[in-house]
Amino acid sequence: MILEKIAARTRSRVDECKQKKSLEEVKKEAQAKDKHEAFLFEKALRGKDISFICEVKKASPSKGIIAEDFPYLDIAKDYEKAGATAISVLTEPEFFLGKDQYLHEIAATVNIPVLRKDFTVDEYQIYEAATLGAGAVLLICALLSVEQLTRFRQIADGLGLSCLVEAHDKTEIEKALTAGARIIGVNNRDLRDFSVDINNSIKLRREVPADVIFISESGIKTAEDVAQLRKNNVQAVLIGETFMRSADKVRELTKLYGPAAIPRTKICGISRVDDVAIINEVQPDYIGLIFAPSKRQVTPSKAHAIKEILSPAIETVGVFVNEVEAAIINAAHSLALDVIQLHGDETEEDIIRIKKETGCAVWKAVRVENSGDIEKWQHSAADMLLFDTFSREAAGGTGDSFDWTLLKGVTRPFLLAGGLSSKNVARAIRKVVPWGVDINSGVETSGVKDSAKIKEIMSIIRRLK
Ligand SMILES: O=C(O)c1ccccc1NCC(=O)[C@H](O)[C@H](O)COP(=O)(O)O
Repeated sequence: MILEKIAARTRSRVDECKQKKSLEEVKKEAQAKDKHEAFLFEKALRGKDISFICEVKKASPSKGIIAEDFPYLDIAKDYEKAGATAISVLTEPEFFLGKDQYLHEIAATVNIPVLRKDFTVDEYQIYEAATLGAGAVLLICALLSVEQLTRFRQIADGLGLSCLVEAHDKTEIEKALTAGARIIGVNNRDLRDFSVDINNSIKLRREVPADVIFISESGIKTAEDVAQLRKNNVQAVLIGETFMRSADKVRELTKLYGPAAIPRTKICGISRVDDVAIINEVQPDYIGLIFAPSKRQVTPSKAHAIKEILSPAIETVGVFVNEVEAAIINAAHSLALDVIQLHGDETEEDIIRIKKETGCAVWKAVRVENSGDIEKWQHSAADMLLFDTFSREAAGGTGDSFDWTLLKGVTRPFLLAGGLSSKNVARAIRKVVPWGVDINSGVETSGVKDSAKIKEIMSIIRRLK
């Protein structure tokens, strides 16, 4: 069978690698490697809804060359922008035309976990995966004994790597569970004849306990396939060919996932008259003018100049931090602000008074450090809450995102802020389902608003439906 052929070639390849770098050396390198947070791969897959693992692969034994032109880094970046939860990278060189270099560069470029998709037959490859920046490795039940699976899983655990343990039938699932697998992937492709049937995942779903992540792999092509897998409590799908053959990964993922609720958009920190042209072109729902001390602060005269040429369809949000009330009222009236965003330590009483005095909608920014911060404002009189990243150094505009799972108990509409960019906005919208998104430093280059980035993020958001 093909699998044994690949495994035999892989054993020789690993032996050759050991001649160049010994097991001891690669082990030391892996153990010395800067540890980012452990087990990010499995943490990322434990979301409410189905997750997508998108695969970067040039060729396969069943399909031959899939991508003549293979800009692997751009493909990976497009997957991230489309909202992939993780990326799978083929590194097997002979049958899949993979390379370690692809994994290394991709892992260094994207901010989502990366799986090393290879035929693990030796612990050497697990250490190697860690040195290349992988967050997970593949262990195939058909190739490994329970003892090997267990030992390889333990080695990976010691390095903070997750193991996707691949099974094709009930016996292999039992083997995976005996080895302590926390993630099981059921391959819908029968490697004896390459036939594909996604019902294999559906049929085997009940064999895997609820606390073990269940991934369906191979042959997933349509929204109906995904809907069926989602209905059967499959937590993630691993998709290669369908994505590799699609020119627009954002649209393809949207087609498979289903449309998202498109949020209102606010581009914050507009501080130059020159930025208004692109804003008028892409038409976000709101712009934010920052009146607080910041590199994006606007003077009253600059604010007037921006307002004068701003498209009337776009509403203006004035952002204030612990500002004296008279100044807020004055700005609200003289600039005809639509919304007052209070981004400091303002109280509930301040919110009620400012609403009354200005006649504007009031948004309260809540800088989230823990779930208590969210709880405290749930019943606020503010017209909208805006959840942003907590920082001791800055009131806002940090460019960092926070743990979105803290928002899962929020029962009222809200805006999501903090480090949103074209890399994470699709994931944020699908995972958090915010009423609005607030985008700021994610569309800047060297501290200045960047027209291309503004255009790109707006285009991604609009392709999610
Ligand atoms: O952006 C600033 O410079 C700023 C300074 C002081 C108070 C608030 C500020 N921004 C308010 C916003 O609404 C930002 O858009 C929000 O903090 C998100 O910013 P970012 O993390 O850069 O996307």
